[in-house]
Amino acid sequence: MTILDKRASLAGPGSSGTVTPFGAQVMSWAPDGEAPVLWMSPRAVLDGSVPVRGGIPVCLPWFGTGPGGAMRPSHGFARTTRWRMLDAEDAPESPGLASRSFRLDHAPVGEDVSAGLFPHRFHALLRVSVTDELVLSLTVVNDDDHAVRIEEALHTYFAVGDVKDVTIDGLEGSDYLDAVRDDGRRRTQVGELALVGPTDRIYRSAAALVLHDPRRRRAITIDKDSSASTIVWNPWAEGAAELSDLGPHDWQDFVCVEVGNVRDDAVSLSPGEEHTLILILHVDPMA
Ligand SMILES: O=P(O)(O)OC[C@H]1O[C@H](O)[C@H](O)[C@@H](O)[C@@H]1O
Repeated sequence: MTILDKRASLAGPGSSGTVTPFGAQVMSWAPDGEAPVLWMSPRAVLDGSVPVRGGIPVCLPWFGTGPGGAMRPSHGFARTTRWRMLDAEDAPESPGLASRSFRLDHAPVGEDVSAGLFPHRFHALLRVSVTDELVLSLTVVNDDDHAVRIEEALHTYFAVGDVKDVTIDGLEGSDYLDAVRDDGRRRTQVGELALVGPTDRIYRSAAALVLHDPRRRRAITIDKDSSASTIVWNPWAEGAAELSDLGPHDWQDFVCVEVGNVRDDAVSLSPGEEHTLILILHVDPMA
């Protein structure tokens, strides 16, 4: 059995997709008549043993190796944990389910922080809904008796005609950390972003973005709320060679544009406090 056997279909007025409780991960989505908007690696491992390379992984409660650089697994345990699918909220007469919600409960186990455990009690809710847009809403609630700092990201893999041809608008003037140069320096984005080599940047930006894909003749609007970080990633040929779930040419077919709150913009939650991050995707033909 693979995690695909458990996936749920979503059908809204104008678009459809699928989502699996494993990581509460959106696996596919496209407006009616459109080519897939989300990329899924042909070599993605779907047996639940490792994260799925594609769709929209949920990074939580840390990003990468976390603020101190020592946390494992990469991007937190939420994307390799099975979330509980909540009962459907749609009206019984609706033709198909247009939304699904998932819940993750976390209580600390043991005291061994060095082993990558997260010694804080919280729960998270992810609601995925489709109209002619795809809307993800990730709520994290601090159930502990002390303040908790959480990193989070919705790590969307966008299917593109050729990553070398796309441009990303909306980051102009924003500061970023460049993990490829790895020198801790803050740089400032000048003009739109075009990818010309391995790219791994954390931007401090709350702005909406537009991903222009001239080969597919479409523009994807990436709108967000309560997100102070945008991450852009593509490993290029050299980085892809180190990833067993990417074929040698697959890197050209996607770009990750991730919305969230990471590093200096991690979310601090007081006891009982909650925070909701929102992502909205919309596709238009390119003018
Ligand atoms: O291979 P993964 O753990 O899924 O991470 C894939 C990528 O995710 C993000 O974009 C990070 O900024 C990158 O540093 C990382 O390489």
